[in-house]
Amino acid sequence: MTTSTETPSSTRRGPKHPGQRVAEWTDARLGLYKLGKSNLRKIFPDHWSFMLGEICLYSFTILILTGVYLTLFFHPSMSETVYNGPYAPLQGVRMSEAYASTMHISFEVRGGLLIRQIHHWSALIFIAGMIVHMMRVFFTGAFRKPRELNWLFGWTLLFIGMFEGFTGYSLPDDLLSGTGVRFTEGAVLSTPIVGTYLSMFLFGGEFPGHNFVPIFYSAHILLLPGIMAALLVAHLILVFYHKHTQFAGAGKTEKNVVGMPFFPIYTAKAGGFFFLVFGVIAAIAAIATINPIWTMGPYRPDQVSTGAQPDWYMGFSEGLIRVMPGWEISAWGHTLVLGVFIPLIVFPTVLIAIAVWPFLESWVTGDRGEHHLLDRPRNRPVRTGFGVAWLMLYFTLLIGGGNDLWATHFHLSIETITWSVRIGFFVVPVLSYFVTKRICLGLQRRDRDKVLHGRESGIIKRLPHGEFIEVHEPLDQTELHILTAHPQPQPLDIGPEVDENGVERKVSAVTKVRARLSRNFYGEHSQIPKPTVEEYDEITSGHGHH
Ligand code: HEM
Ligand code: HEM
Repeated sequence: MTTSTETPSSTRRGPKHPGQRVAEWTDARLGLYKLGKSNLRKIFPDHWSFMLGEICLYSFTILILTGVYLTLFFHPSMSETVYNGPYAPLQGVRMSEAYASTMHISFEVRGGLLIRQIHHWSALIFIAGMIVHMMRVFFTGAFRKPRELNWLFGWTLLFIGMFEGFTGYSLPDDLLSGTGVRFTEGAVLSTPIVGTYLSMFLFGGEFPGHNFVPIFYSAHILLLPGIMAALLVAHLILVFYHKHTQFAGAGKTEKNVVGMPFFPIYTAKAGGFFFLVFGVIAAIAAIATINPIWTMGPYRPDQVSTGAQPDWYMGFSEGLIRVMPGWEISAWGHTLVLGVFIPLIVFPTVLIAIAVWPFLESWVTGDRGEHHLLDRPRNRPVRTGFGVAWLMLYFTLLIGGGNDLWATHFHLSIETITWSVRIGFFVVPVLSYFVTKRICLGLQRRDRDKVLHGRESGIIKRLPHGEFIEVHEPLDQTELHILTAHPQPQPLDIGPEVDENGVERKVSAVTKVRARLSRNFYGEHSQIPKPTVEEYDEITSGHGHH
């Protein structure tokens, strides 16, 4: 038997503060101190574009907060009722309970209309935030190893987010949302073989049936946000685990992170930014009407509202359908509606192209290394060109999705717009790609010039013999580093086509394509050589330097 001679710490140092006792009690059960100690001082680099992910996070939080409030008053039911609320023009009109309850939220619930509008505006900003955040990650190459999986998590969040928005704006069962749901039913029906079954599962029988609002409701408030929340947590854990990327600069390497500690500086900034985002969205929602369902009226399958537009993120798929010729093939007693089915395939394909880009890029370039320093978009012209082409395609199709509004606002015929978008679908991305690539190369040349000759100061001097020159100011060391820090990898080399005996080497077609793509990515037409140390020394040591 042993006896302890240790005195409890409370008797040694006097009684413990109640706060300390609570902290110790909690820590003994949750182990938070150790977790906090190892993570709270984590360093976060600073750049304005790193706030885009935060905008997504905060708008998602606002969506959950306002969404919960809406569930308290929204009735996800398609049972018929007669409206007798305060909005006089609709009194006595038959409508679903879903529509009536959204009218109730808008006109009778205290703060209801504001919360509805905050919910809807946050949804628009949330998805816009995700696209801009995704493009920042894309253009700077932040998706490269080890962040490819996190890129996929993010991409899935965007994909699900679009459908979360779609199920949301379908809930009020007004004429506009009904028109959108009808459109979706048509798209689902065009799927060969399983289309009819899919439509029956989705709508619980014939369209519109009595069930789609409850089905969409479960998806909207439970299933999709649940999956999104899980993905989001995984996304943020991975951001923490990998540590954040940073732009090249003084003292920044592939092996360190230069910035501010997570606690207290980053948390204080992030907390303030949350309220800023909430404030801006609340201000927009308070002054700008969104989705005024009372002007649309309840959904009736025999009516369509004029100027029907989906929310902006779905305008892209709407554009595809609107400009697609109405092709149909009939075979063995079945009709394949290509006019709808092709857009249904193109929509995810275009999105998938961006999802798989990290894998495609590392395969083409043979780059298997880890990257924590970001690229400047100009130094990767092919990637930047592709990203711009993708965005321009998106915008072109958005114009197609709003062809009726463009026609009425700019006094154009629908035919003109449809044909412009059809041609634009093929031409605009290609043109944007080449223009962007040229701009990037131009910027690379300018960087090279700045390193070798300094910055143009705008000061003109006249030399004794009469010549006018502009004084160039040399760059400081940090600027020189930023302009020259990027590696310039060489394209893949597949070796000579014939071996030393003159016999043709067997090179697979795939390897040839890969080498060609790699030349396109890193070849002489895609990067302007950085100034070498010798070039720099020669110019700055005397002659040639103004
Ligand atoms: C990423 C998340 C979300 C997005 C993008 C989103 C989007 C939308 C949109 C666009 C509407 C139509 C609003 C309108 O009437 O003008 C809506 C309605 C609704 N949302 Fe969400 N939502 C999200 C999350 C949630 C969550 C988490 C809940 C509940 C916990 C929720 C509950 C509701 C309800 C009850 C409605 C119907 C009421 C109404 O239309 O006013 N939402 N949602
Ligand atoms: C619900 C939506 C999303 C939220 C809340 C979110 C949040 C964040 C946050 C807070 C960061 C760190 C700060 C920053 O770099 O901005 C981040 C980083 C990142 N996100 Fe997202 N994100 C979302 C969607 C996406 C999407 C759509 C993609 C791409 C398809 C993506 C890919 C990434 C990647 C690769 C990083 C690491 C970047 C780096 O370390 O530089 N995220 N995300």
